[in-house]
Amino acid sequence: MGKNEDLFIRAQKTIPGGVNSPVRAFRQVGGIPRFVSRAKGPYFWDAEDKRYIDLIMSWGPMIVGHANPEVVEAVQRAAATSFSYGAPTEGEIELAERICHLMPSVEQVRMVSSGTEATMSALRLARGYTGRDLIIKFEGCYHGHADSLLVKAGSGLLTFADSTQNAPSSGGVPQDLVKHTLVLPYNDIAALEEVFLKQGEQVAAVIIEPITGNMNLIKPLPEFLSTLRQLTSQHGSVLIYDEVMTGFRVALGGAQSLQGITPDLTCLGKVMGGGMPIAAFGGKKEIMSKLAPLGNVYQAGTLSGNPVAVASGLKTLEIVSRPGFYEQLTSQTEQLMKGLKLAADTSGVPVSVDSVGGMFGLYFADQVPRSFEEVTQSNIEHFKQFFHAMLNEGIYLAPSAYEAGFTSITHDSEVIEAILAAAQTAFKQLARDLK
Ligand SMILES: Cc1ncc(COP(=O)(O)O)c(C=O)c1O
Ligand SMILES: N[C@H](C=O)CCC(=O)O
Repeated sequence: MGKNEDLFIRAQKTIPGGVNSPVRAFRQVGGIPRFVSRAKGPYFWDAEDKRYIDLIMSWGPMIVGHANPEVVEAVQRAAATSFSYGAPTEGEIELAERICHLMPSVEQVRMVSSGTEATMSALRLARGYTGRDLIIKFEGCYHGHADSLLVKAGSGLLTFADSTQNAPSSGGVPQDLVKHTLVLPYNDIAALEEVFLKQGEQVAAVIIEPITGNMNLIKPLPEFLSTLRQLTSQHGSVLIYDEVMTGFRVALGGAQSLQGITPDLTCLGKVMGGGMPIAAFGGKKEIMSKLAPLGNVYQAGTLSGNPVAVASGLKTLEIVSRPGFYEQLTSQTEQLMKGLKLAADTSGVPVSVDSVGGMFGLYFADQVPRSFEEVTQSNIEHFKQFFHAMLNEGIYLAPSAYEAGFTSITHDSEVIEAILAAAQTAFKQLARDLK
């Protein structure tokens, strides 16, 4: 038995399922999760000292590479002056100013400690602002694990959920609460129009992953987004862009800067903390001023605006703001996707690919999917075999066919060549097994 397996057995005694977040448990792909001992740049090493090229990068945050020396230095400097004060700091003003500068739709921003807190608080704020209860989310989108949002949700839930229409995707979520959450298919303009026609005046908010990553990468149709913006404005509903994943990852200004859409509220996380537990929600001042202590919508946190996390976020945002960062990241990711497609085609395995900035989709399907329904038609068995063949070759993909992949600026040509060499072997093996 290897050290990873030893640790997995030991972990399961004191941690439910042996993991602190379900998707890490390899439930869709089977096998033994890798226990990480250290990481640097695009690589991590497991408990058996095997090196992997990391293609999830902590599910997005590590865009400047693991243990980036500049970020490590900033964090060490902040940590030396204590980890937390529970009182305001100048650093959090600097981070707020930087976010507002990079995302002009964000006029004011409140910091929290996780993406879940950001979306949960944004929803409460939208409900408090509009005085309405109803929210709309889209099938397969994941916005963290707040009760009202765990309906037909993506990510780890898709590795084990029984997602029947409008039933909560998680146990423990009251039906009474779920009745306030309407779920619509992603990219379905007619369904959106119909709901707004019938119930538009009751909708407090629509929350959307503006490019999804939690049912694999799916891009919205431009007409879908423009209809969404137009209907929410017309009916006085708050449009919430959940950019926890896409913010500072697909572009410096997030998905909204690529799409030309101005949301009312935006949720951020992941890259904005460079791997530390910090997130945020922000938007129109008129809405944000309903938050306590100014308004009557309560929201708080002992560790909110944590100074060590703020230092990590500030340095990460400084690095990604340097000229050429996103051009290089985008081009490296495109090079990777072209190579993967070529390797699959050469072996005769049906695969399609997509990417935006440092986020990518690899689908075991002929065509790039545009909805939850389409993505669930991809070949999960092929994905599983490919996942394990790649793992064997030292390439760590997300352990689920329904998750996007992530690169960093340290995934340079040499690293990409190594991934592609492994992929050629893995696709050939898969093609042989399929015969
Ligand atoms: C789009 C999106 N929103 C919200 C969340 C929740 O963030 P967290 O895991 O930090 O609570 C995630 C990731 O988990 C996410 O991808
Ligand atoms: N898809 C999730 C986040 O983006 C995966 C992270 C997790 O739930 O552990």
